[in-house]
Amino acid sequence: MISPLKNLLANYLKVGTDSSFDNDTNQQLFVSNLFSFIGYMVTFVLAISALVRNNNELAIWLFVSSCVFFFCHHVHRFKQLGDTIKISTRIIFVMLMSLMLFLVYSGGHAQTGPLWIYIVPPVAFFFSGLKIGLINILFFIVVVSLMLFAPNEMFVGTAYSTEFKTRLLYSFVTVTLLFGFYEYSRQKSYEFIRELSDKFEQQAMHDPLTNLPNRRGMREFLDHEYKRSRRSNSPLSVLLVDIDYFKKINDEFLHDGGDFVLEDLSRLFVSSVREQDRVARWGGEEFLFLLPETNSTDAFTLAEKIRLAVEKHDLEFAGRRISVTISIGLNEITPDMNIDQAINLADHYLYEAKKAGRNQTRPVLSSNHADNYEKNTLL
Ligand SMILES: Nc1nc2c(ncn2[C@@H]2O[C@H](COP(=O)(O)OP(=O)(O)OP(=O)(O)O)[C@@H](O)[C@H]2O)c(=O)[nH]1
Repeated sequence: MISPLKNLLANYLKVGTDSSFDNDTNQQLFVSNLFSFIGYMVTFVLAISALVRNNNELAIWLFVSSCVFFFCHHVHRFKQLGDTIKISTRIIFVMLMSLMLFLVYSGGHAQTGPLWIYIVPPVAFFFSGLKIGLINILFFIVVVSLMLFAPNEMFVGTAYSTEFKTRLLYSFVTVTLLFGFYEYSRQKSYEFIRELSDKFEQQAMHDPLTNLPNRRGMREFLDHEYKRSRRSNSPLSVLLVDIDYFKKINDEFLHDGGDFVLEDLSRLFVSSVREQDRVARWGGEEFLFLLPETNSTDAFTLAEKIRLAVEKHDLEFAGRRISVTISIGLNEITPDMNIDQAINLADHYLYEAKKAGRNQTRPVLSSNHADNYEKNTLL
């Protein structure tokens, strides 16, 4: 019995949320709905109670507030209105402040109305954050003080004792400071967790040795560029680059020497391509280049430039020169293949380059010799 009711309430509070929105937006929608839901329920009950006691003025205020809070809950259904979170939170806050000022003015039921003003600090901080929330609360304190202490009860419809008025303000300021401190700590913890999560996200997407995107990090670029190239009908190529006989380098110069080569070549690779191109560490000693707006002929020219640059590159580790060469498989991604097929094809060409003796690019393509051999049979 409890569970269906809980689900019903949870769904009701999710009005306006959408799986396509990010978590923060859905959370804000949920909390704004929760505030307006509690707001219209409480004010509706109090409106009935005021009506029963023949306090018609208070009943009207509470009933209007209830309707406004109800509107704020359902405004999210009308997405055409734009930023409904901003609309609802602002209306909720203005309505709440007005209702509180009316309660201070009228005294509510048996002069207990001002006791509700303690709702203002948490709501103000929650909706507007620490700085703006504090400014709003200070404004509220100034208005309430003027109302309470104006000569001859000019701005209130009831007579409060001086003790009540001063204690009300003291306690309100104390509650504001406590909530302000709580909000400050909450914000700091939130920022800390956010930074930590960004750091972990960055680490999960990058290879710690070379600082290049890893497979996971590259996946996002691949998907993005693949979709873009299909939309704009522009060429997109990949190069799969593998260091030749890397095991021998590791054996001869130990793991540190191998790592040094990986780091050094990563820098060379990144400096050899345009800004829009991406280089990722695809595996142990394997790198994937993603080249937007590049057809296979241009990709071949670039691959050869990089291959020759590596061949000529002066690498020195522990006072000894390390000779390095690379083999490259290249492939232009055409609309008839998906990303995985395209990379598999580049891998196949890389294997061919290795088989043909290493330190070369496959397939051999140039402006007057653009052959796509074997491609169709491999897909
Ligand atoms: N130093 C170092 N070595 C790595 C790293 N990742 C993979 N390796 C090594 O790279 C070597 C790759 O060896 P193989 O797959 O046999 O390839 P290869 O020796 O380059 O031979 P070919 O690719 O056929 O030219 C293995 O010894 C791995 O241990 C790394 O991060 N650092």
